[in-house]
Amino acid sequence: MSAYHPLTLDEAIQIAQEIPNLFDEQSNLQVREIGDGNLNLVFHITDSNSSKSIILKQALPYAKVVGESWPLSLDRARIESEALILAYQLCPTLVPTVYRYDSELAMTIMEDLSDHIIMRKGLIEGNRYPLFAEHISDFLARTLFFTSDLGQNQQAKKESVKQFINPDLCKITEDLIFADPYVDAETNNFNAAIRDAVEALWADQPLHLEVALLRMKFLTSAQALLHGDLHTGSIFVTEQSTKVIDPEFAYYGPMGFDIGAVLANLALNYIGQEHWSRSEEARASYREYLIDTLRDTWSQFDTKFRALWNEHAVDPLAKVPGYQDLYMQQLLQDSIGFAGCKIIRRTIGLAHVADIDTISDDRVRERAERLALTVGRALILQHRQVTSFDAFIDTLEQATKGVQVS
Ligand SMILES: Nc1ncnc2c1ncn2[C@@H]1O[C@H](COP(=O)(O)OP(=O)(O)O)[C@@H](O)[C@H]1O
Ligand SMILES: CSC[C@H]1O[C@H](OP(=O)(O)O)[C@H](O)[C@@H]1O
Repeated sequence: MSAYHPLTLDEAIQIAQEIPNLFDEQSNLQVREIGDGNLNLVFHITDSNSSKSIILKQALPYAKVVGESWPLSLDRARIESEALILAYQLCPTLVPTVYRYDSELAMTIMEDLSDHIIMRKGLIEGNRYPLFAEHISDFLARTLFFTSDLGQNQQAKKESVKQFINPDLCKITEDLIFADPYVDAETNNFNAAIRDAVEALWADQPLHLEVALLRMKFLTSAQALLHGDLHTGSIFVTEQSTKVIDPEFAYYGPMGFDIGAVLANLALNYIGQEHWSRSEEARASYREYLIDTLRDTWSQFDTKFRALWNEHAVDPLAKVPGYQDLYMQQLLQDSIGFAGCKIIRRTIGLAHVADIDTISDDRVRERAERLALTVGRALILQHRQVTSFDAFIDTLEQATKGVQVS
């Protein structure tokens, strides 16, 4: 097919048909555009004569959620496909298989995961995923360890840093997470009923100092190859399986940014449970499940990352006594700080989360939004003093009970 242009439905079918050894000659292909994210086109192509199906994801040269006034590099499609392929080498069961990448059309063809559900939707429906903490801690520990200077040759790593330079997508994060929510920016988008709380954040100098330090880390720390946008809308789940998708924000950054994204999005669902249509008992039980998942995610990550370090570290100073403990403590503090930033951006910034936005009762939604700001602020303010993951859980639980947390 010719030079880059957004594909039509018919063209998507034609491309699928031409992939060798996938659909046979008798196939009867059907296509739907199912993209519900902020940036790309996603075509779901199925053969009604067999059970075969694929996903074709194509980058647009601008941010879909805003329009052509926000141009974006098509190179992000290469970054996404290469990050998926690398993650597949490290954790083959935890990402979709990539069948093909086409640089001209900025398009990746991959395994269809429609037998899974996007985790954010699953959590909003009140489902439980008993293996999620085990799976996501595997994903985090293996991708972060083996792409860091601890787990790969330091000169090879520098080549890899070059491969994943991702300025446009990093700028989205730098602006939407680490700058705009703290000033009266045009991109902000918040409920008018919480303006007083938002204005208090705009004036909160001690908070701005902590955000500046976290932003500096995001800008300068090439610690490991990150997914870069690891929220529950980028994770497919079933009770038995977890698959991470959509690493187009991948770049070499601070590990805590990915861990913090997972923690923040579980916490946002916890906060969204302010609205609950079933019994109080059922709500308490679901929140307990989320707390267990949060605890297990951190503690299993900590255990697995240390085990990889003990067995596979290539850094000549990795075995220096005390280094690992200090490294893990710094990682915990970063994860908690970044989680706080992510909770605030999903409340004040351009892109929200359905866990809170879909609460239909205005007063309950306002309460949840205020709670999110309280939790996010408290996590950011305390992150450099944290010595145990209990601080994260205590902040979330106490703030929900209405106890002062900062
Ligand atoms: N491999 C896949 N299998 C099935 N559905 C997918 C797959 N990848 C994406 N999707 C669907 O497309 C939606 C948007 O995909 P995503 O990669 O998050 O796009 P964006 O980068 O625009 O956010 C997902 O929420 C999901 O519904
Ligand atoms: C202008 S992009 C806003 C927001 O959207 C991205 O998420 P997704 O690709 O999953 O839709 C990312 O979180 C960006 O910060």
